[in-house]
Amino acid sequence: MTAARSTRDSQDADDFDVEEALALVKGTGPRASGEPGRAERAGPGHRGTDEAAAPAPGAQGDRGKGGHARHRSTPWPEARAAAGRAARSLPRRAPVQVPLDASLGLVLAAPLTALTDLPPFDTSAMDGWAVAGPGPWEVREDGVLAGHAEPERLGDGEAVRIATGARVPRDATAVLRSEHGRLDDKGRLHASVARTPGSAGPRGVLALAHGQDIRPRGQECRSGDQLLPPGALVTPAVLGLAAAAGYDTLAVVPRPRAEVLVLGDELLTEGLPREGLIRDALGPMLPSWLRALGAEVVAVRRLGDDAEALHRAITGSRADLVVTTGGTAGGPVDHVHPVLRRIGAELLVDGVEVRPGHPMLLARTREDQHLVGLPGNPLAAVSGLLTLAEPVLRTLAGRTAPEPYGLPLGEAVQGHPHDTRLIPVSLRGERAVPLHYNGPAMLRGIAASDALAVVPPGGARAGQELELIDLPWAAAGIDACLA
Ligand SMILES: Nc1nc2c(c(=O)[nH]1)N[C@H]1C(S)=C(S)[C@@H](COP(=O)(O)OP(=O)(O)OC[C@H]3O[C@@H](n4cnc5c(N)ncnc54)[C@H](O)[C@@H]3O)O[C@H]1N2
Ligand code: MOO
Repeated sequence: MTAARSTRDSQDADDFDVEEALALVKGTGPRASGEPGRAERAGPGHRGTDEAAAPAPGAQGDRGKGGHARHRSTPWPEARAAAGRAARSLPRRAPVQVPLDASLGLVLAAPLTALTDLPPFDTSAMDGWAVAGPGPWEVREDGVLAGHAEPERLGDGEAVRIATGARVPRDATAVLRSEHGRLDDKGRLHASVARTPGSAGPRGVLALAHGQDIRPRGQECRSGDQLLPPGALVTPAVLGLAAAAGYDTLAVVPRPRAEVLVLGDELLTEGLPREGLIRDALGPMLPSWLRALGAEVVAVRRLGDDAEALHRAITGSRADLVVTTGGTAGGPVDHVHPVLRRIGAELLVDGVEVRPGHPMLLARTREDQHLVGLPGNPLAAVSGLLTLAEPVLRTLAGRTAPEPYGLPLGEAVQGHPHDTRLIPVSLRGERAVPLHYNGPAMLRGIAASDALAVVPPGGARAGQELELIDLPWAAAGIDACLA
């Protein structure tokens, strides 16, 4: 093993705390060994929730000695489901009418119903001549271009020059493509075709079918037809269809509003780390990622470690989803739990059985507002973003969950004894290749990755198929974050 390799391994091993490392050696998790779990270390007093709020299993709290509510972490798949459920139970925001160019990425709140027939009139599919009856035809002097008003009707045996997309004159029976027409010395038009395609040799007579190369009015839809159901995602193709069908604005589900509160006195917004201070990695990362998840980011505030400022920011926020970073564990300046208790918030998920990111939480702060508490370690924050914030935002935005998919692992991955692991992977061919530098405080792995692989408790073998969570830019390019 090279020195470089052993450094890397020790950095990856940063993902495991002492207790987990012991559990790996002994083959027992904290629960099996009866050791206190993280819940107890994180401090007492996690607020229980009532039945109607449908908290995730585990968030409810176990009554310990002395009646203190102690929470259990929620298994990872259930935490995701609970986050989606929490958002579904909210009153729906009223649909908004948005100009076409502002509705990309939103979801239709009403069916897209054709406001016109498409095509709206009989249209020439080719450049050539509109003809009436069998040939040869007398060619009229005038011609018909796209965008012109209704042309004069054709008499039997007449032809007129026509462009692709132009209205076909009444009583025309077909369109003859320009490459299939030949004018004789009297100026009459004949339908003919080269015997050998592409050759200038002898030509044969072409039989022109009735209606050939005419797109009849209403071929694609009739006015009033449903083109797309409510809930359809507005893609570039949908924008094109909506415009063709006569729309200037669309009724869409409004973008959920998110506000980011960055906590921590140790954070610098510029320059090099110094004197125990480090750069804030989450302030620059989260807004664009939240936008890629469908949110409108209304504010990013840096609050330091100030419980009063956090209280004011949460209670004063108009956002549908408040996202805090840091301050979720039980340290002396970890203010998220105490402030949530103070405002009477309902903890729906309080800790998740996932590494990194296990101190993440989801709370209902008001009837119409949720809060996702992301752990401060940057990769742990990504884990919380994709586990809790993504389902909340997706559901508020009216989007459906992406179809789960997986790929075989390129190499074996060590598992956590009882928690799910999310690890950055690069997709190469048909394999998900685990990346190093995947410790909770590291972004080096995920910055080079295409997806996160979901590693079940106990780990995964090389070749084993694992569920993947795509990163928005891997599927759609960096523009997915610029919307
Ligand atoms: N006694 C225990 N301590 C900790 C536990 C535990 O269970 N018991 N869990 C550890 C785990 S795991 C995580 S994750 C963190 C979560 O801590 P917090 O959410 O309270 O976050 P902080 O303490 O504020 O910060 C943790 C770490 O991350 C750095 N950080 C914070 N914000 C940012 C930012 N915006 N950009 C870059 N880095 C940031 C911060 O400086 C710390 O190094 O708790 C463990 N402790
Ligand atoms: O294990 Mo923590 O959640 O650093 O990520």
